Amino acid sequence: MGAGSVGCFLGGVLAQAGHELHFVARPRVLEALRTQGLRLSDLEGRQIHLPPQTLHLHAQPPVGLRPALTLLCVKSGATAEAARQLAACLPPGSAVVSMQNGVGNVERAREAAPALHWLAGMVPFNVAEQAAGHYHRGTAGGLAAEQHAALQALSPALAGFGIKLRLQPDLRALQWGKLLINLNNPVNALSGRPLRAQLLDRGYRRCFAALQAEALALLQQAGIAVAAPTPVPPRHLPALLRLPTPLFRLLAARMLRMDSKARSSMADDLARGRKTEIDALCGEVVRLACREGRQAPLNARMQALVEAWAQRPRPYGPRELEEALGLR
Ligand SMILES: NC(=O)C1=CN([C@@H]2O[C@H](COP(=O)(O)OP(=O)(O)OC[C@H]3O[C@@H](n4cnc5c(N)ncnc54)[C@H](OP(=O)(O)O)[C@@H]3O)[C@@H](O)[C@H]2O)C=CC1
Ligand SMILES: CC(C)(CO)C(=O)C(=O)O
Repeated sequence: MGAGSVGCFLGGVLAQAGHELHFVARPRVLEALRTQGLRLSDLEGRQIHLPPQTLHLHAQPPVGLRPALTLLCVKSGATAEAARQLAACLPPGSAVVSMQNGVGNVERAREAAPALHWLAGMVPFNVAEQAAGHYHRGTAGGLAAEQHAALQALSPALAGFGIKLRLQPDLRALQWGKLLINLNNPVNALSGRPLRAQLLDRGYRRCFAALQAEALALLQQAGIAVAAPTPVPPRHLPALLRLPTPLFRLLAARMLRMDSKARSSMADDLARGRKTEIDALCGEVVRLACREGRQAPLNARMQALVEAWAQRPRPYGPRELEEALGLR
């Protein structure tokens, strides 16, 4: 549901392994899949091409299907609407797993469609659209989700394309850990640079570190557990990011193992003039601060910068972004 970068990638991997997949997508994506088919690739050199005639494509969730599992892959701002559409056609109790970033999507979806069985999921890796119908996984990492038999059944297919799936009773701590990583999404989007080039600039890393440090202090005060989706424990991330670049390059070698073209999902939204997920990322930190009787001025400022992007003629240089956040 919402086949874009993540949905086309995960759906394509599962379809290739023999699962019956139905893609619900916008006309732009449907047109590409109808004419080019679906092409997937990854940073380890794997490639798949599913010809157009093998794909089940829909502009709306099809009525009458009883899927074992639905993957919700829309951006956070589209969650409630997508959940309502699913509720109108899926039998009550159908399992739907949110493969989205942020910590509030399952709650939002459950509120909009209480009859469905909502599960949290987490995608740690980057998927970017390289060309019409071609989606590329540009970084590493394994999926995680809440336990459900229908998800367990997908493990072999995902493993066949080099993707591990970890199922656990509760994903909350990991979702917060992923949100800390996603605080780089606005930095990356405003930089106008690919992820690797942006992360290799200390000025941008200082911005990312400052947003993280602010969020970490609030999470600690609130007593919210945070689990790491990366090998580095969350509390050490800001210090690692602030290191001089040669040292960072050395110590963060695994984090930097990514294709030169990988870019954050928010970069795509800014480029296409779409609503971004900033409210589900920095906005979530601001709301946490509010609940704790505190403020999160850096995350609030970053949210304002992203929301004012349409008035901006060009990307932010590293120094300029530090200044805009009040770090200089
Ligand atoms: N891309 C990445 O590397 C990663 C993304 N994520 C998360 O995964 C989620 C999806 O991201 P991503 O795949 O990049 O997003 P995309 O924008 O590439 O894909 C989502 C697609 O869903 C479409 N859509 C929205 N509402 C509906 C609807 N009701 N019916 C049909 N289609 C709909 C969107 O169209 P429209 O644009 O018209 O709204 C868009 O084409 C986000 O929460 C993101 O943060 C997580 C990890 C990595
Ligand atoms: C994988 C990561 C952290 C960065 O690409 C992401 O989640 C995103 O782009 O939204």
